[in-house]
Amino acid sequence: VVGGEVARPNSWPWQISLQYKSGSSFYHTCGGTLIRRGWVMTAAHCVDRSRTWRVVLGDHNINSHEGREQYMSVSRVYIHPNWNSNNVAGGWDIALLRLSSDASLNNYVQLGALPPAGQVLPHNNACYITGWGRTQTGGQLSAQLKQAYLPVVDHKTCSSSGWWGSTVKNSMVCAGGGSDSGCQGDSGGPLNCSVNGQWVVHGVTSFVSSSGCNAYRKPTVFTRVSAYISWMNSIMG
Ligand SMILES: CC(C)C[C@H](NC(=O)C(F)(F)F)C(=O)N[C@@H](C)C(=O)Nc1ccc(C(F)(F)F)cc1
Repeated sequence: VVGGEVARPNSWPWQISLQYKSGSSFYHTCGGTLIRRGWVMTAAHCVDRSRTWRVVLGDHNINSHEGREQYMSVSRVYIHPNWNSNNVAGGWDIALLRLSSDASLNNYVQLGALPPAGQVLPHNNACYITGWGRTQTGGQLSAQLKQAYLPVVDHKTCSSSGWWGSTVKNSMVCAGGGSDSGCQGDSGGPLNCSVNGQWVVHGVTSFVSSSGCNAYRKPTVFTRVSAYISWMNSIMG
């Protein structure tokens, strides 16, 4: 996350860290959202490579053990069948991870709420991106979970010339476009939007401009969760 601020610890209790094993250590690579006690929603581009994964719940500082974390292994990865790793502009950047055991819900670990199928938020709807991604273009990951206020940019604006043009599809949500943005390492994490006073996860962080995370008129682009409710239900049962 470029800009924004460090989140109050565990104030986004559905945010997870997706980590891969290398040698004897695990490394943060993406975010994700706990949507059922045994299921995590993330981006397909995060799990393109088959690795040994773990999901960390209840985390704040990914470099220190604070005692609230739950470490879960992943028993199966479901990547959307239409995802094409050579074409992020095509959309379909969504995947589900089946955890090998159910999470324990508490003050630090909660389920993220999903939107009703088809719901599209209006221009300027209040949303926050959260994640441990780079804090500047080409910078380092954040040790502590960050948040940034990214209001929705409607499709009409986001897909216009000077903005993303036809790269952005209707199955995506744009948010931000100013000096705050997502950045590498935030992928797969939630876009948390305020709807009727409740936080609802409307986006899965998908891409930013290759010329810079907070490039002018290139809002952060998210997979629109409300376009994939039936697919997710078909997988999770
Ligand atoms: C691995 C990538 C597919 C996704 C990667 N995602 C992110 O960094 C994040 F965190 F914002 F989700 C990204 O945007 N990386 C930048 C550096 C990038 O490559 N952006 C990008 C590439 C191609 C296009 C397109 F679709 F226009 F070809 C658009 C953006």
